Amino acid sequence: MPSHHRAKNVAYDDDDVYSDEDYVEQEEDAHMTEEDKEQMRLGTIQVKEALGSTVTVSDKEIEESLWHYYYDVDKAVVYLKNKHTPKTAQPKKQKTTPVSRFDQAASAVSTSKQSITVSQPLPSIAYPLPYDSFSATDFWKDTPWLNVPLHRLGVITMEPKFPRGGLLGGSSSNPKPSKLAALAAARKKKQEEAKSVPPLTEADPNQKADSDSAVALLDKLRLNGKDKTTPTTPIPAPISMKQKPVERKFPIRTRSPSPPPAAKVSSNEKEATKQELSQAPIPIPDLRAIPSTFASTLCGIAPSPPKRQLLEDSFQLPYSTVPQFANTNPFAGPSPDDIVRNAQAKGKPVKKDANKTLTGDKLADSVSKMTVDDTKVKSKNLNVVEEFEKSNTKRMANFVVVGHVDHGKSTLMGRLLYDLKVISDRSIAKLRKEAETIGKSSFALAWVMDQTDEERSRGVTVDIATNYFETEKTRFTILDAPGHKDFIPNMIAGASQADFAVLVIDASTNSFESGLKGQTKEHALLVRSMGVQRLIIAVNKMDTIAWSEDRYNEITQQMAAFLTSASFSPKYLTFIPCAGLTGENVTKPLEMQQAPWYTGPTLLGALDTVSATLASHPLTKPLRITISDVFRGGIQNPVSITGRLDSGTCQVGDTLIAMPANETAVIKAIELEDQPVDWAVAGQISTLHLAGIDAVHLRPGDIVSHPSDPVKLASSFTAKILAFEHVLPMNVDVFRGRLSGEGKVQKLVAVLDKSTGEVVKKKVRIVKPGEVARVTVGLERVLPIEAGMRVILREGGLTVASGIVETVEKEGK
Ligand SMILES: Nc1nc2c(ncn2[C@@H]2O[C@H](COP(=O)(O)OP(=O)(O)OP(=O)(O)O)[C@@H](O)[C@H]2O)c(=O)[nH]1
Repeated sequence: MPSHHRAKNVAYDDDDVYSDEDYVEQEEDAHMTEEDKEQMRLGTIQVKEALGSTVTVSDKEIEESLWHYYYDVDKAVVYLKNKHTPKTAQPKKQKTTPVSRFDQAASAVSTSKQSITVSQPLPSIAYPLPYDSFSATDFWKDTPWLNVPLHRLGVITMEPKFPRGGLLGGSSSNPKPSKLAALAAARKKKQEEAKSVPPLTEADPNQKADSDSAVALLDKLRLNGKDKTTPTTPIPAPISMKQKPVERKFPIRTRSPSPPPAAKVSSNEKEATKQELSQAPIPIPDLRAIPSTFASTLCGIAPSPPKRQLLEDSFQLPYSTVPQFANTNPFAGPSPDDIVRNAQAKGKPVKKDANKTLTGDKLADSVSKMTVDDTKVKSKNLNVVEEFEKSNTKRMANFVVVGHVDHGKSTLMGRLLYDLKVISDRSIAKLRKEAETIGKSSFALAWVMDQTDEERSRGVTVDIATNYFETEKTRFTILDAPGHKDFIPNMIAGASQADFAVLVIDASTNSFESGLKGQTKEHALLVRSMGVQRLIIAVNKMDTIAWSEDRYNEITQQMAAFLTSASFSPKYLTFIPCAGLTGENVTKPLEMQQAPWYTGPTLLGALDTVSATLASHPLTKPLRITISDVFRGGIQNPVSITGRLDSGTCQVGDTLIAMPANETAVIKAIELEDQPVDWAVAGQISTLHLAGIDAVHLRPGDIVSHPSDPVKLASSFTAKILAFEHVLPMNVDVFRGRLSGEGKVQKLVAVLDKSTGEVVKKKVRIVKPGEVARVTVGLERVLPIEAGMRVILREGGLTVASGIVETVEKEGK
């Protein structure tokens, strides 16, 4: 298996692009666009056709499933069929875990998840009330904000703390219990049965139901808690295809800390533990919270005594309830800190020399000697440019794969990697089997790139996935971008690291047309805005139109006209017909009988040709690394970043400065394609393990440079923009790669001539779509932006303009 890493943001905070609130808001303001409505209408017709007369489903249900599956007719049909096919009678289960309607359809996936799913209102825990006529529920029942419609109730999924064991795609969430556990469970059941249950009074018949459901809920919580403490074998990181396994100086990145190693237990102890486990009743902690004073007052009940005993030396506030503190002033006397400080001041001054602070205690001394100053990493002081030239490294090229949702981007890349033997037959066979299990066999190749559970169950790429392969002359990095419009910011992040782009277009009937109205055009415009000049247009799924030359010509003509109008030069456009699923014209040339009319190169050939025309990377310019990911790794690597070197070079031991945090760090180690290296140069996407900095100072999109020539922070800038929508003085979101911030178009300076850039009109009131203009943009908070950088202006989820920064107004001016 090759090595993959996913540009997941571990340091998201309020400013990041997606938050739960965003999703809620989107749902609440779910105004469908004309395009959505049209897709919904067509989709509903197709679903009805596919379901036939055997299954009766309401339009609303069809629309709901289409909306959930992003208009994927096949997935909606499978879901609805599953839902409405009468099930053979099963023995009634005692307790079922409620799952969401969509999760039920994708049942195979849901069974692999260790989660608590709540799709119904939580049962309330009944407290005995003194008055029959009053209950908190009744009191609030006419309050409208409690009447949450069922379809608005969320699904809460608690991810396991440690990675699950088992194979890719998830092992069963209900593993067979060990004999020991089964024995213990049987014993516990017996004990519980033996216990007499106090009869419930007839006065409160609801109490039993409520408390039963509450206990069931608590049981689930307990189970989950237990799972969390079970040490799980961390999933080993995949190994890069080209790399021999090497002894690693630094552990492979993990997103969650590894569980602590199990302590060694002697066989006697094990036996004793076994007996204890089987005999001792399993303690059942009561997780219910004590009713608050407010709740107690509201329900008119006396607050129940605290369930947990106070520790002997801890006291409840206010101190007056504790006899020792009654009538005393807690702030009278010196604080514990003052006492320590005074004692230190009286004692000898602390000497900084580590050798002279040895205490004489052997263990303590050896531990203190082991302390390493992380920030002192030895630099080899290499001339990196010379080293790079000497190394005869292959040409490097990063390309981003873009296009409308479901046009086959991930499948095409999966096919490319499979045909190049980057992915083994065994891995593909395994993926096929897993995909078949959940009725998504056609997605097996896409799963080479799409690796998260969500991406696999929904069949939609969410974030950038990275992979590598090489040809005779070039080492390529693939950045597979999501096609769905909701994930445009992730796509922008991928495009900002690319040297060129592959635009994938579905040639099948109607798909090309709906893509044109959707993200085919938007992605093309965005990659151009990010400075990408060279574009390979993969006219994909040619198998679905029997390799029709007419259809291919129709698509290429329309696309060529659009792309040239979007300022792509025709000489940098390469059209390739192909079929990712079947593998035709991806790495192997077409058979003559399939498409005698096509004699051009394969997709792989085109990638090689385009990469040969790329300009060399600016190695001698000041270092600029755009962070695409921040990792908090293990003890050895508490802070690591991944990013592309836009310009310059760096080496182990270099001091860096991160902007906008303005914090310095030292490079402890560098990894390139998961191999440790001494240096990195412009154009490479590398991982830097840092010392002397906290992860809170680093965010995706931030820029790292050398302190001798740092990137400056801008409070406003003037840019030459190409307008896609009307631009007037207005609020916008400014995107620079993954970094974004709120801003405002403050001034429309002038409209410019498209080809010469000369001022055509001053005193501009509005910039029309298609016009080129000079505008000044003010930023809400400073961002690391320099002259020459590409920015994108978006407003209300729409890209309104893109441009090149001409001048910046620096912070503090
Ligand atoms: N017939 C046919 N189907 C294809 C081809 N390529 C992809 N598909 C199918 O198209 C569907 C979507 O494929 P993906 O590779 O997930 O599409 P995508 O563009 O990566 O989707 P997002 O990343 O979510 O935008 C899958 O069912 C594929 O099997 C092809 O060449 N021919």
